[in-house]
Amino acid sequence: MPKTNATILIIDDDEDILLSAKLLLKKHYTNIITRDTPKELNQILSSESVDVIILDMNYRIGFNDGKEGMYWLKHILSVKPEMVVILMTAYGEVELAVDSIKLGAFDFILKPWTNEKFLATIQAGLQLSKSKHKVALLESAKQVLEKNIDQKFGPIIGSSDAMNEVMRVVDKVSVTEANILILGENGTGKQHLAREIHRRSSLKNGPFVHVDLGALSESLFESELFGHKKGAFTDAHEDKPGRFELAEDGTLFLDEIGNLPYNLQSKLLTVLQDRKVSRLGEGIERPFNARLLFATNAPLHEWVEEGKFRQDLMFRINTVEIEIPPLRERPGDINDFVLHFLKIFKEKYHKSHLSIEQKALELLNTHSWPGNVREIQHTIERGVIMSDGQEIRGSDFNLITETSVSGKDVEKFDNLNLHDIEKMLVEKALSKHEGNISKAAKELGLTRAALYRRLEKFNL
Ligand SMILES: Nc1ncnc2c1ncn2[C@@H]1O[C@H](COP(=O)(O)OP(=O)(O)OP(=O)(O)O)[C@@H](O)[C@H]1O
Repeated sequence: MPKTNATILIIDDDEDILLSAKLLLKKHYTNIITRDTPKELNQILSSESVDVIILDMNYRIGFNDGKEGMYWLKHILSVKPEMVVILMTAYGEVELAVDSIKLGAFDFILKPWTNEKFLATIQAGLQLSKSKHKVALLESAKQVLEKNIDQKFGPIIGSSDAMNEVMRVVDKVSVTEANILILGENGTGKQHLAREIHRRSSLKNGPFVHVDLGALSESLFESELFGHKKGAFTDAHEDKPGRFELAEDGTLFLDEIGNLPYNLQSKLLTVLQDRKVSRLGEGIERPFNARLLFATNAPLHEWVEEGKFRQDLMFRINTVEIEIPPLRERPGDINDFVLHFLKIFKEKYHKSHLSIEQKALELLNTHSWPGNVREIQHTIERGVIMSDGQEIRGSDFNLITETSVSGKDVEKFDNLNLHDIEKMLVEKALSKHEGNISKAAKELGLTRAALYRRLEKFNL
């Protein structure tokens, strides 16, 4: 049988015990270290990657009160709290051994031992050690990933009166536990603001879990939000926690809440009231502790009046409501965004020398930005990529402007409303890209999911 890759440290003042333990263990594990005193522990722990420590309780001749073992156990766990320590005790010291488990030892082995029991205890300890190691790795990988995502959503840009008012409310509510509903058109920065609220909250060190309800098919809503038990439905091959559980001690951001089907709205209401979730196919109710933020670009208040969205759920989710105005209503922010994204993309594409031609800057400042901040972001990225001189010109941005649409279309602007203009732009982008959804969505400054929703809305 191949040996298991593991380092086991045995400390006992009895040479015979050290020898027989080593002879037994070296048949099964790759690295066995023995010492007759715990005094070198610090040095070993800083130079070796030890998986399990087997520690005797007594070292001084004539002493068998186990105090030394307890002292060293506490010491090891203070230096390495995740260390798996197994204590060796003689008959009559069982009470002491039980106390050591209360202090954090993994288990104890009675001397003299039977080989089978000895190996089984070490194997179990090793398994725990490996799981702890894996959890620690996953935890640090998670922190790196979260930091990366967070960097993508940097500071909040915008100093217009409208944005200052939004931030005044954010200042007040971030530290509370209140449910917040963020309203605003596509690309106005709802998710960006939700992340900022999380960053300013007392749960900032916990996870930020984003669920885009607009991108979930109806059959997946429940299992994504609440989790499922293995076998709950055909594709449920294993137990899976839902997003509510994953957001424990953090923030759960339910984006596009308007897309939640009516029958699930009452289920969500119950979950929010009871602060407990049950996985699909499982009877157990699990309490959760997460701050809830919601967002939508839908006219949710109208939907409540029309009976499409439950009023009682609305009351639950909008303890505080924040509306981010579209960019055309805060033109003072356009320049800030242009400079912000220009800096980011100049760095990304290694074009530090680039600036924007005055005429092009005017064009950006007069554009109506139907795709809001996301549209500016994509437009500046495109401009930086396309420019090949020192200055980005207007044509590098390839903006869909009122002058770039046909004369017939322009006439329509006089008497058509926003709904129709939006529909026309979606049609135009689709025909320009011959029905390619990804390209059309990018051009419009929308996500694919947001474009699909519009296709449905406009019956295209
Ligand atoms: N105030 C802001 N400061 C800096 N960047 C912003 C701001 N608002 C939005 N952005 C950026 O614009 C892009 C779109 O923002 P976000 O995804 O938050 O919009 P959204 O309203 O949630 O969009 P959708 O409704 O399509 O889901 C993101 O890259 C975001 O970082």
